[in-house]
This record gives sequence, structure tokens and C-alpha cells, in this order.
Amino acid sequence: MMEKFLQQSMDAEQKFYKYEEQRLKIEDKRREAEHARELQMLQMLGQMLAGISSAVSQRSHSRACSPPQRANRQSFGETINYNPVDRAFSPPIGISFFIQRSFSFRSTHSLKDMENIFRLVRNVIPPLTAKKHKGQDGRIGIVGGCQEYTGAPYFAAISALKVGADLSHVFCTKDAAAAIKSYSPELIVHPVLDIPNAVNEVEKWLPRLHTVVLGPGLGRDEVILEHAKGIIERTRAKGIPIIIDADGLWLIAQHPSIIQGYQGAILTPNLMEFSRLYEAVLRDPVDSDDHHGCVLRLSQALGNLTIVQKGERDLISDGQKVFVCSHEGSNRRCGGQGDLLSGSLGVLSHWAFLAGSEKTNGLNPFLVAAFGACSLTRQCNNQAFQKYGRSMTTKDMITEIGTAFNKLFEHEVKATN
Ligand SMILES: NC(=O)C1=CN([C@@H]2O[C@H](COP(=O)(O)OP(=O)(O)OC[C@H]3O[C@@H](n4cnc5c(N)ncnc54)[C@H](OP(=O)(O)O)[C@@H]3O)[C@@H](O)[C@H]2O)[C@@H](O)CC1
Ligand SMILES: Nc1ncnc2c1ncn2[C@@H]1O[C@H](COP(=O)(O)OP(=O)(O)OP(=O)(O)O)[C@@H](O)[C@H]1O
Repeated sequence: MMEKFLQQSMDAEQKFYKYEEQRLKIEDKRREAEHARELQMLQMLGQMLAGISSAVSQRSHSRACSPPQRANRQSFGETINYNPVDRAFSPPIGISFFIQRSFSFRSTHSLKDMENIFRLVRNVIPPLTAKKHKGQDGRIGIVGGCQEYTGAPYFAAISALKVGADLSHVFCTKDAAAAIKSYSPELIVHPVLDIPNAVNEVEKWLPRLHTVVLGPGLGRDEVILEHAKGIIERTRAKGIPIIIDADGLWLIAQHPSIIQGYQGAILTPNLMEFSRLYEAVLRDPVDSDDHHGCVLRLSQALGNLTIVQKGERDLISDGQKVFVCSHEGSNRRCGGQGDLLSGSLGVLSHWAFLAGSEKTNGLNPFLVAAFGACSLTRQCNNQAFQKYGRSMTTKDMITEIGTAFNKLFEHEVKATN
């Protein structure tokens, strides 16, 4: 009897230790995963910290920046006071950014700043709810696509959908339409850009669009560019945000007045497009030792519209501040990455515009949207490059949009009913 009892208690003890060992193993694994997550987070923050800085206009007076006027929308700009002595400036509400080329990883203050801008991007992302109907999270129009270039408008339009827009329209020439449709049944394609009443045809759709992205694959045909000019004018007249990229920037370099003073515009030049624009507007060559200053000056000269100068580091300015995005991408530079950026920016700028300055702590919402789109593009580039290396193409980056978006922005956005 006693022996049986002793045996039972030994068995129970062994079971207990076995169970405890398993529990500790699980706990260890959980801690390891948590630790790895923290490390990954810190690494990401470190990369981002190295990349973001802000600068403000060195003009003695500061200007208020106002968005395109739409019903129920309030002006998003606040006057930023720059103090040239301590090189810090007073932020509008609660955020403090410092003017430096990179942040020290050890500075907790900078860490907070970095977290803040990502938080602001998250703030403008609309929640997914059962109460919304198709179209409410974004109807984006891409103006571009001609015989030579069918990939660029496709990349922009599909990127807009994958970031979260509900509908993506492409306005292209007749001979580009079939190809673009064949790439994706998700796109709505209008073969109107080369018909005589192209501007009126596109204008019919403008009231249904939240943002227009003009330029990817537009080409440089005189007639098409003339139509594009008319479309920009009508979009501007309706106060609809417009992102101008690629050949659209070629057009702006010929006629800067079309866009001058329209703060609903975001221009996304690569280095070549930037110098073309800069020379056309400021009648001076770009100062290659002062990229920050050049981006500020171009934005100011065009009336404080938002400029995203793409490159090894993306410089984003509204003529008052310069944000630097050097989130880690890769060294692979295949064509079409800028199209992914402009399509994503189409959606993010709509969300930011809708959210207004209350959600961006008084910061120009377009700066927040541009920072979000640049980080996202670079994150897609990074993820796709890790998988495919040198064979990576823009299509591979587009496949990464969902996971890249989740990684950067989504963890605080919960689906609600
Ligand atoms: N699959 C498709 O359909 C795609 C179509 N696309 C569409 O093509 C159209 C024309 O766009 P684009 O950029 O090629 O035209 P453009 O301004 O004449 O540049 C030409 C010259 O500029 C230079 N250069 C370029 N980038 C530079 C940089 N970052 N930094 C410095 N220099 C740079 C370079 O000079 P090089 O290397 O020869 O010295 C190059 O020869 C446009 O509609 C676009 O949307 C693309 O979206 C791609 C995918
Ligand atoms: N040297 C670089 N290092 C890292 N990222 C870069 C570099 N150059 C550009 N990028 C990134 O690639 C994206 C597209 O920029 P790019 O200069 O290739 O535009 P683009 O020439 O207009 O593209 P497209 O081929 O679509 O016309 C941007 O998000 C930018 O951040």
C-alpha cells in the first residue's frame, strides 16, 4: 500500500516536472520571439532614424500652407517658427523635429520623433469597417499610358488598389487600353487620352475621383501633353489633389504656371526630372552640395506645393520643412519603382487629406502621406530584393505591398464592425 502510494507520488512529481519543463520551454520561446521582435523593431527604427530629419525654411517670415479647398475641409498648415540659433523649431502641436542630417540612435527624443511620423501615417489610414461601401476608401484616377508605355500606368493603378483604394481608373490612349486591361481585370480603363474631346471625357469622371495621378507612361506626344494640361487645369479647378510624375513633370517644366500656387499638388521627380524642373522654374542649375536647400527653394518658388525628390534618400518638402526618408531599400533600380510610389501616394494623399491636420498634429498631411509612400516603396524594394536579388522587378515589389504595409503601418489599425 505504502509502496503504491510512494510510486504514485513519484509519478505525479515526474509529471509535474515534465509539465514544468515544457512550460518553461514555451516561455523561453515566447521570450526569444519577443526579444527578436524588439530587436527587429529597434533595427527598423535605427534605419528610419538615420533617414528622417526635418528642416525649415530659412526665410525670415513663415507662411501658412493651405490645402485645396473642399467642403468641410480645414486648412492644414500651421506657421512653423524657425530659430536659427539653436537650430530647433517650435512644432505646431506636440511634435518636435530637429534639423539634422541624421538622428542619433541613442537619443530617445529622436526615437520619439521617428515614432511620431509613423504614428501620424497610421493616424490617417482609415479603419476597415462593415459600414463602408465600395469607393469610400479611395477612387484614384491615373492619367497615362500610350503605345510605348503600358507598364507604368498599370504599376501605378494596381499599387493604388493594393495599398487600399477601392477603385482605380486608368485614362490612356486607345492603343494602350487593351494591353493595360489584359494585365489586370481589376482596373477600369478609359481609352480617351488621344480623342479630340479628351479633356471633357476625363472631366466627366473627376467628381467621382478622390485623387488624380498624372504622368506615368504619358509619353511626350504634343497632342497628348496638351490634353494633359487641360486635365491638370480642370482637376485644379475642382480642388482635387493631384500627383504629378514622369512625363507630367516634363509638361510642368515647359509650363510651370499650370501648377504654380496649387497646394493640392504633389510633384514626385527623380533626380533628372528635378534638375529639369529646377532649372525651368528658378533659372539656375541645381546646387549638388545643397539638395535640401534646392528642394525647399523649388517648393517655395512654386507656391509651397509638396515636392518629393526621389533618390538614394527621398527629400520631401512643402517649402517649410524637409523630411528625409532613407528607409532601407536595396541597390536594385529596375524601371517602374517610381510608378509604385506615385500610385501609393495617390491613396495615401487622399487618406491624409480626408483625415486633415487634426490627425497629423498640425503637420501638412501631404508631407505625412509622402513620407508613408516613400517608406512603403522602399520597404517593398527591400523585401522583394531579399527574395529575388538581381532578378527582382517592379512586379515583385508590387507583390510585397500587402506585407510591407502591414509591417510598417497596419499593426495599430484594427478591423471594426
Ligand atoms: N514599363 C513601363 O512602361 C515603364 C515606363 N516608364 C515611363 O517611361 C517614360 C519615360 O521615363 P524616363 O524616366 O525613362 O524618362 P526621362 O526623363 O527621359 O529619363 C531618361 C533619362 O534620364 C536619366 N535618368 C533617369 N532617371 C534618373 C535618375 N534617377 N537619376 C539620374 N538620371 C536619371 C537617364 O539618363 P542616362 O542613364 O541615359 O544617363 C535616362 O536616359 C515615362 O512615361 C515613364 O512613366 C517608366 O515609368 C519605367 C517603366
Ligand atoms: N539610390 C537609391 N537607393 C535606394 N532607393 C532609391 C534609390 N534611388 C531611388 N530609390 C527609390 O526608388 C523609388 C523610385 O525612384 P526612382 O528614382 O527610381 O524613380 P523613377 O525614375 O521616377 O522611376 P520609374 O522607373 O518608375 O520612372 C523611390 O521610392 C526611391 O526612394
